[in-house]
Amino acid sequence: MSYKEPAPIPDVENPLDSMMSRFNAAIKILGLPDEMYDILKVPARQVIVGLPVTMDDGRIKVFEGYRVIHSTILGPGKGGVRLDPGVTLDEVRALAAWMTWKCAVVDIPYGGAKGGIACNPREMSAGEIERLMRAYTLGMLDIFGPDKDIPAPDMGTGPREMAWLMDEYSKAKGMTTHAVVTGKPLVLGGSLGRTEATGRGVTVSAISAMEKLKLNPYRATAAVQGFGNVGSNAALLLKERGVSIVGISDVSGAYYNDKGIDIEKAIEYRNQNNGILEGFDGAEPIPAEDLLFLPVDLLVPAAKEDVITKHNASKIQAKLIVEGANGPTSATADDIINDKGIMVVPDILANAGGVTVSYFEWVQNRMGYKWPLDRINRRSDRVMKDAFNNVYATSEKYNVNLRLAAYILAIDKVSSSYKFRGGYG
Ligand SMILES: NC(=O)C1=CN([C@@H]2O[C@H](COP(=O)(O)OP(=O)(O)OC[C@H]3O[C@@H](n4cnc5c(N)ncnc54)[C@H](OP(=O)(O)O)[C@@H]3O)[C@@H](O)[C@H]2O)C=CC1
Ligand SMILES: O=C(O)CCC(=O)C(=O)O
Repeated sequence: MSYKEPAPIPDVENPLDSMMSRFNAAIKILGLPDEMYDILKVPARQVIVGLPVTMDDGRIKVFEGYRVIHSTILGPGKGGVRLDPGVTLDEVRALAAWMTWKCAVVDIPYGGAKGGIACNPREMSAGEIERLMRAYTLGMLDIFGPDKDIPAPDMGTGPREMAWLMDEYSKAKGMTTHAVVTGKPLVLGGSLGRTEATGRGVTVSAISAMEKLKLNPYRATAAVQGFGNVGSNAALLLKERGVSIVGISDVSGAYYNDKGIDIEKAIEYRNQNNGILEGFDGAEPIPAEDLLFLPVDLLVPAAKEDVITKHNASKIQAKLIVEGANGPTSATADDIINDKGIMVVPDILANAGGVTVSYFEWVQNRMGYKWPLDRINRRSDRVMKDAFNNVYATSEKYNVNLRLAAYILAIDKVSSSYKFRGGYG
């Protein structure tokens, strides 16, 4: 048996590099053989489709769409579809691998996948987005399927886009197929609780970590970066658990109020203001990046990748970071954060509440049955709490931080499944 040395951490901030360097470190601690490293490193499938879409002015614009299935060893591919100008194949590859590790951490029977289309949904009409989503679905017709690969919402997508995806897939297959996608509107077989699920899981993770740090939520303050699905729901639910949210932000900037922000009011304002916080008068505008450096107990990055880097990590004052976004901390910042003694609940644990309730949605679709909200919340809270405790116990066993512990737990599970299944070509 020979072992891989962890790759040196590159100087550039790139989600794929960040994912790979943590993966390498965990592989080394587990002492896995080279062939396992090689299997888990390379995605099982990577698909790129060209998507010609008629825009409202009659022009045809061609978009590029991606779907990467990192692994199906534990079950069908699972992961969101992102609409964002910054989408690249490398980003989707990293996000797909994170889904594999995430599903393993919360112990649900899925592999990992992710999709994305490089576009700016803010500059597109609803009709243009609909045509794009339908074209993407047709492009991925042979990839998607309730037993093959099940998409869901991510940045820039929500129930509306999932409904179009389900409709296009169902028409093409000649039968209504609810279980091909999760995060759908309720009337189309969506699950109660899915919209808030990721923010709820972030909250369960934050409260669990606060218990370990002996931080009383009723005396704690927090800043939340990103005020979309994950950030706004996390802010709301943390506030319900007693935490004072003093800072929030979105692409329009950051907003601070040391007395605590009225999150319901901020959500209402955003909903009536074209989805953004610009002009919100319940807090003072502050420079966007300063949100990360506020003197708070808890920081929740819930926007995008690589916002905490070696260039700014030393300025963070929070005692606890709970990663709502995927990959918000680049690997180059890990050591700085560790040295500062900040506890980090990593993305593949902290934001797994979304895929957990997606799993419940898929189960309900397959049963042809609906569960009440209290059952969904109770079960997802238990999944998140158990996952936190397992990761925490692994960190103690190996004497590593929670991020590395989550990778160790996940990679151990995926690699032992490979060993049992065997049968390589
Ligand atoms: N939705 C889900 O269930 C899950 C999402 N995630 C991850 O959570 C993160 C957020 O996803 P989600 O909430 O769904 O996406 P949304 O599109 O709903 O929201 C993204 C939010 O981030 C804001 N934002 C974007 N760039 C910046 C920036 N530079 N600074 C501050 N805010 C910014 C956006 O602002 P604006 O609206 O003004 O553009 C918006 O408020 C992503 O990393 C995603 O992968 C993880 C697990 C599940
Ligand atoms: O709900 C899902 O299936 C996946 C959500 C997602 O993309 C994520 O957890 O990053």
